[in-house]
Amino acid sequence: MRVIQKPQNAGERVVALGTFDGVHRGHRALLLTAKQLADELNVPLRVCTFNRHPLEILRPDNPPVMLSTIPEKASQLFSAGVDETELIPFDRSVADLEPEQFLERMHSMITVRGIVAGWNYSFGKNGRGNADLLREDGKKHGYKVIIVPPTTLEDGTVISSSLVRRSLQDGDMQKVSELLGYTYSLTGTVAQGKHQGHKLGFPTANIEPWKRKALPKFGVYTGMLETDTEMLPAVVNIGIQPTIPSGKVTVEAHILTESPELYGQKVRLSLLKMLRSEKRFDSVEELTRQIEQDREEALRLFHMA
Ligand SMILES: Cc1cc2nc3c(=O)[nH]c(=O)nc-3n(C[C@H](O)[C@H](O)[C@H](O)COP(=O)(O)O)c2cc1C
Ligand SMILES: Nc1ncnc2c1ncn2[C@@H]1O[C@H](COP(=O)(O)OP(=O)(O)OP(=O)(O)O)[C@@H](O)[C@H]1O
Repeated sequence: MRVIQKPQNAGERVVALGTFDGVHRGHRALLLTAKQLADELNVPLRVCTFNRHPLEILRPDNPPVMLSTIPEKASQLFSAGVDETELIPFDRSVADLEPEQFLERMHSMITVRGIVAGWNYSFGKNGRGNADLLREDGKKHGYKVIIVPPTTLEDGTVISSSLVRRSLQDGDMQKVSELLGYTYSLTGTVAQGKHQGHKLGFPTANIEPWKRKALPKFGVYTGMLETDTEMLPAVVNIGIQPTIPSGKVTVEAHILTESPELYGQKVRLSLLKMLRSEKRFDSVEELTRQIEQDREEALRLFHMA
C-alpha cells in the first residue's frame, strides 16, 4: 500500500473518508464496502485521512489520545484492502475549508468514481459537510456515493474510536477487543528502568510507547510480548509506580518464562486482561508479596501453573 503525503494527480479512485483511528470493526465493515465498489469499478481504493487527529488543532488543550500510530494505521488499512492512504496535513487552513472546497481539492487531485463514508461522517468547516452534501456532489460530478449504516455490537452499541478509548480508561480489555476485533497493543523499544525490579526478584522490560498512544487504566494486566522471534507471556504494570515512584508513567512487563535479553529491542505488547488497579503499598515487602500473587494469577490464566 502507498502512503501519500504529497498529493499528485493520480487518476480514477474510489475514496473512503474518515479518521480511522484504531481501524475498528465499524471501519473495516465500511472499508469492505468500499473495496467491493473499487473492485466493481476496477479502480484502486484510496483512504483520505489526516496526518493528525483534527482535534489536535481544534481542541489543542485536550486532544484525544490515539489508538494507532501512523505506521500501525497504515498497516491496519493495508490489511483491510486499502491500496493507498493519503495523509492530508491537517492544520488551521484545512480546518477552515468549507466542505465544498474540501471536495473541490479532492476533485483537482483525482477522478472520483465513488465515495464511501459512514452515516455520521462530517467534514469541512464546523463539520457542515454530511451524507446529503456528498450525495449532491456525487450527482453533480457523476460518481457513486455509498453511505454505510453503523456497525454495532449485538446489544446495539455503536462501535466508535471514542468508545474504544473509554473502554481502555475502564481497563475493560475484553470490550476493547470486542470493539476493535483484535487485541490492543503497545509498541516501543525496551529501555532501562530503575533496576529495582531485579532487586525485588521481578525483573521487568520497560517499554516506551509513542507519547500520544492511548494507555489503559493504570493497573496490572496479563500480556503477550512479541519480539522479532518470540512470543513471551507476561504480567504487566502500567502506571506511576506509586510505591517506588519513578516520576513518570511506565509500562513494564515481567516475562513469565525464561527471558532473553530485551534491552534496545523493538517489541509489541498485547494487553489481554486487567487483573487489578495499581496501588500504593506501605512497604516494598507488601508490594513484593502482591506482585508474587499477580504472577501466580497470570500463570494460572495462561494455564502455566
Ligand atoms: C506485576 C507488577 C505489578 C506491580 N504493581 C505495582 C503496584 O500496584 N504499585 C506500585 O507502586 N508498583 C507496582 N509495580 C511496579 C514496581 O514498583 C516496579 O516494578 C519496581 O519499582 C521496579 O521498577 P523498575 O523496573 O523501573 O526498576 C508492579 C510491577 C509489576 C511487574
Ligand atoms: N460503527 C461504524 N460503522 C460503520 N461506519 C463507521 C462506524 N464508525 C465510524 N464509521 C465511519 O468510518 C469512517 C471513519 O470513522 P471515524 O474514525 O471518523 O469515526 P469514529 O470511529 O466514530 O471515531 P470517533 O469516535 O473519534 O468519532 C467515517 O466515515 C465514519 O462515519
